[in-house]
Amino acid sequence: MPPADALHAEHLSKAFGPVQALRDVTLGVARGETLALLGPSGCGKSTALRCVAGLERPDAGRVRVGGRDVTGEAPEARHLGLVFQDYALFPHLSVLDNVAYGPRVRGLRRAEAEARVREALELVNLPDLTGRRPAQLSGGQQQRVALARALATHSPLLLLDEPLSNLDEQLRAELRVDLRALFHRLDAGVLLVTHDQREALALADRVAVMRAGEVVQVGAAAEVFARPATAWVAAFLGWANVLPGGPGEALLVPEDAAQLGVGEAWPVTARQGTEAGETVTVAHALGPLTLHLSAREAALAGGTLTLWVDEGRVQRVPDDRPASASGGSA
Ligand SMILES: Nc1ncnc2c1ncn2[C@@H]1O[C@H](COP(=O)(O)OP(=O)(O)OP(=O)(O)O)[C@@H](O)[C@H]1O
Repeated sequence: MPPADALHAEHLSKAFGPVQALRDVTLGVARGETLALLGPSGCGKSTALRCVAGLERPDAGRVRVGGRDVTGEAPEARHLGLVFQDYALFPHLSVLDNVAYGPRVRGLRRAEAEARVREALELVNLPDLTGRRPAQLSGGQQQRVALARALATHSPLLLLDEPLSNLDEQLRAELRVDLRALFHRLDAGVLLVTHDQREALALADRVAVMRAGEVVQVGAAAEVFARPATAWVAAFLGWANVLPGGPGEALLVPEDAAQLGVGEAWPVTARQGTEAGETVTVAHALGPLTLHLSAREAALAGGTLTLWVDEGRVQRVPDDRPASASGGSA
């Protein structure tokens, strides 16, 4: 694990009445690193972020930012850069004054604050709109202003809660690329909350997968996606082939472990057209295999499909899914 000098949150727990929103959550973010908290709705991502921000008081645990223990401090005293879903820009202030807000509150003189504003707006590629009000900006531009405002704080830690969720798909795709490049230029650590697997993979160096208030897997983003620790994590990350193994176990079959046109002919049990070709299900000895085929590959599938699975690449993991999702094998 890299040195956690932007954020070190230890053993955070938080209950809302009977709901245990966080259970013993420990997270570290190094400077210059982006960590995505990824999980389904209600798993506790926002509560974890809000505990770090000071907007929620944890029942147990400690939060250190830039090496400083801020557990007992009010949100403003933590000096964090925050970006929420709705951007929360001040509608009556210009872009310049919105972005200058943090530095001004911290007592910087106007000239110094404005220098930070220019630097932050350049980082988000919006140097020329300082005189506008938020209502005179597009959604994507407002999002960039919200980011600039967070960057202008020069905080060691930026917190982003679903920052792209209010934007349309094309803009999301564009901003993902920009944000990734921006995060790489920063000296700060970034903690990002998302329920979108693609966004986590595109933006984060490391990913922490949460389920029902707990972190169930944490690691380098590509590694977590390639080697999910359990059947539930694999299914959540979008693995198409999480097959029943022995009792309490599941088999994870990477799609590219199946080689078409060699090996045995297996019965095709279902097929459905997609934009790129077809999704085909095959009754393989390992279990029902789902494969996403190009139009050319799909032409090979008739009543049967000939394929060989490299079993050396099949992963055996604990099956921690609810019984209904695992065909009763959990
Ligand atoms: N202020 C609150 N009062 C009562 N329950 C709450 C409160 N905030 C969160 N919860 C509950 O705590 C659990 C975790 O919620 P949280 O918002 O952290 O999840 P999340 O993973 O961020 O979800 P989403 O992706 O839908 O935003 C949920 O069951 C939620 O209903």
